[in-house]
Amino acid sequence: MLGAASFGDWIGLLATGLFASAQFSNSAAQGAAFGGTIAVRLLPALLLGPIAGVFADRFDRRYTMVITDLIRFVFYGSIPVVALVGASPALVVTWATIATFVGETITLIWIPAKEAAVPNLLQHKSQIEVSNQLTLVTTYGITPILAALGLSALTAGVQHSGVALPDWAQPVQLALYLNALSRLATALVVFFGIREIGGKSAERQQAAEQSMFHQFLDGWKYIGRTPLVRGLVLGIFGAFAAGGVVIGAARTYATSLGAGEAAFYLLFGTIFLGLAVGIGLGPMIVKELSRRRWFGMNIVLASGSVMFLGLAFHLSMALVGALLVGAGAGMAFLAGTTLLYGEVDDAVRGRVFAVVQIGVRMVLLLAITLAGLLVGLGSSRRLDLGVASVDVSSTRVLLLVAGAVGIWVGIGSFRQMDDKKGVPILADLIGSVRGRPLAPPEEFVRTGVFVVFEGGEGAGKSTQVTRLADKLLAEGRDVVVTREPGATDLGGRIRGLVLDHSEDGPSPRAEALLYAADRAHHVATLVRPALARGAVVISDRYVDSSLAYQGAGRTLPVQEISWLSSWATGGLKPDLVVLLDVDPGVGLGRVGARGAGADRLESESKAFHERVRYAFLDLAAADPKRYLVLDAARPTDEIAAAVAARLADLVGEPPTPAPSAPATSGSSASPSPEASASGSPAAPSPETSGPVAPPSASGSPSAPGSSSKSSPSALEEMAEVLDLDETPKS
Ligand SMILES: Nc1ncnc2c1ncn2[C@@H]1O[C@H](COP(=O)(O)OP(=O)(O)OP(=O)(O)O)[C@@H](O)[C@H]1O
Ligand SMILES: Cc1cn([C@H]2C[C@H](O)[C@@H](COP(=O)(O)O)O2)c(=O)[nH]c1=O
Repeated sequence: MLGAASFGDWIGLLATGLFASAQFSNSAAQGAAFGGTIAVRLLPALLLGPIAGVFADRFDRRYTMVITDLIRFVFYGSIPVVALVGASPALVVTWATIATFVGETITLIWIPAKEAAVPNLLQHKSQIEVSNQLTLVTTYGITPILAALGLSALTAGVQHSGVALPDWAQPVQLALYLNALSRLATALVVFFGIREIGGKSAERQQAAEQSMFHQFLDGWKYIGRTPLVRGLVLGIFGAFAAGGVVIGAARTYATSLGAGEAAFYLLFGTIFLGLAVGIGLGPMIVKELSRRRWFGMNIVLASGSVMFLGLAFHLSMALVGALLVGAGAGMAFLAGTTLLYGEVDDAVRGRVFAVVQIGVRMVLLLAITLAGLLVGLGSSRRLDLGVASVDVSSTRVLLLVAGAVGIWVGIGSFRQMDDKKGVPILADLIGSVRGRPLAPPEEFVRTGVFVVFEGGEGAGKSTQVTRLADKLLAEGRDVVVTREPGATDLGGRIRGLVLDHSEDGPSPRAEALLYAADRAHHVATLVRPALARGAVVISDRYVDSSLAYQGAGRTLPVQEISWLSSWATGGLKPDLVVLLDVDPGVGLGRVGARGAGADRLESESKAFHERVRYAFLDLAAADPKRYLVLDAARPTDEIAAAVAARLADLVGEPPTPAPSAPATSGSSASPSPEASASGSPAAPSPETSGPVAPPSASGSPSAPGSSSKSSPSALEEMAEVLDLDETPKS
């Protein structure tokens, strides 16, 4: 029904302009009459706009809609009738102008009442977007096109048929009757068919006891003090301003492309096409992407496309730009109104929507007018730079500046409303398009430092983990040494499943899931609690191992492994990753020298380990600030010194006075849960007995669950005495 009414509105808008211009024979007067009636249709927004929303919040919305529609029916219907009773052209146009003005003023009360009522008809918030899509596509996409086509087909049909119709049955007159009748139909449907939107909540009842002026002020205060609503309102205006600038500059811009008059209509139509495509298909494409993020992204898209238009030198490029401007603006409007529907209380919804609807009209009008004026000030100027001279057209400069301002607004609203802070934007967008949105990082107070050692087999990770832990412990810090897989009791069992040669190994996807399961449990039960209490957590392997081994090694899609790990860890990232880069031949040679046999992964091909190595290096290159890449062929002491130097900044000054040895913590002994390379289960769970040490730096594996070591290092001693509750705190 709303679609039909919207069709009536659009056809009425065009017909009123045509009807007024048809009253004159002189082309200048025709143009003025056409433009004047259209402007009058937009003008009431300026006058009544500010208080229109108060009606929607103050009075019964059903009656408000019915009464305003009946008034519109009478006024719109009177326009063709006045001409039929033989009034002079001047009087007909004057009456058409007055009737249009009254009708549009009344529309400003009808729209917020309708907008505020719709969410109350929907059972779930998830239906809001679909309902908005339908409304926007029909209002701004389908019905204006149908109206224009319908009217021109009717006119052309009558002309070609040669039938002489009576005055009252002329196509424009018929269109005006249709406009009026569509309002009558809406009034009847709302009155008899949508009774649910009638009545008032207790909150609205209470608010209505204030004066209208007070209620009006309250609406503005609500927008001002609610950052999300403020950001949304400004963002929506920004998107429409970008569209308005393009429309205002389109005529001269089309000429600058040397594409003639037709290019103007083409560009104009393409913006509306983009609008319809964006609103219709956008949500399907981005799926579960956060609507708050999508809103800001779309403003940037629309504005960036305006800038692109400023640089386009061929009509085909300009059409792509125009399509994207429309799509960005449409999607921003959809996301913005959907968020507003969901976030704004019923009691103030009418006023907020009045500000949006009316503001959008005013911004559009202003942007179109200003852009038209500015481009009129100068066309193409030749700028002499001394060494060379360039052509600078004011239209293009305007588009570039407007686009840049729009991008600034878009980034501002993105930052203000971002509900997934810390989640990389592009990865989030790609993940959402593929149907796997990234989760926002789990929030927790993190006072500790998280250091991870990564690298291929035998790179010397365990050796360096031990060295670093010894150093930090000697400084009296709270240190937790851990590893993946197998740091927890559950992890120990998973380690057996993924590395044990004696069993049928898991398939690549199952392997990826097992490592992710180990990681999820490890992070939740050991890493996060330690970081929360301020410990330095040193892990032998973490997420990068999955990206390198399961991603590059097993050739599973790296994005998917990344998403899986991000989900498993709740987005927890290390502060520093030390990558010990080693030639696989050298590393595997060192492992072989330990004489413990190769586990399932160590037994993989040379090519597999080469892929793993380069994947690690790629990851480091992509985020150099968080990585320290060291040549693992260097002597152990040199590597340890480089790690310590890099760590100094991260961990800060050691606590004073430094306890002389870890044993001074006086914690109960807990056997090292050394897991053998064959993947035997790790011994005691760190959830109950403290952190787990990685394999002995000496490289001599101990029996599963055994606490004894052939050559105990400081780390092994530490593992025996560390207790989560009693370690020295930094
Ligand atoms: N910089 C180095 N130069 C030469 N040998 C080293 C160096 N660092 C460690 N090693 C030796 O290489 C072997 C493997 O070291 P380590 O266990 O620390 O490596 P890793 O990366 O933890 O191995 P894994 O991949 O099995 O976890 C050990 O015997 C160790 O003594
Ligand atoms: C965390 C993690 C590890 N791996 C592989 C890498 C190694 O081959 C073993 C772990 O053995 P280590 O002696 O303890 O280094 O597991 C993996 O493939 N994916 C991962 O996420």
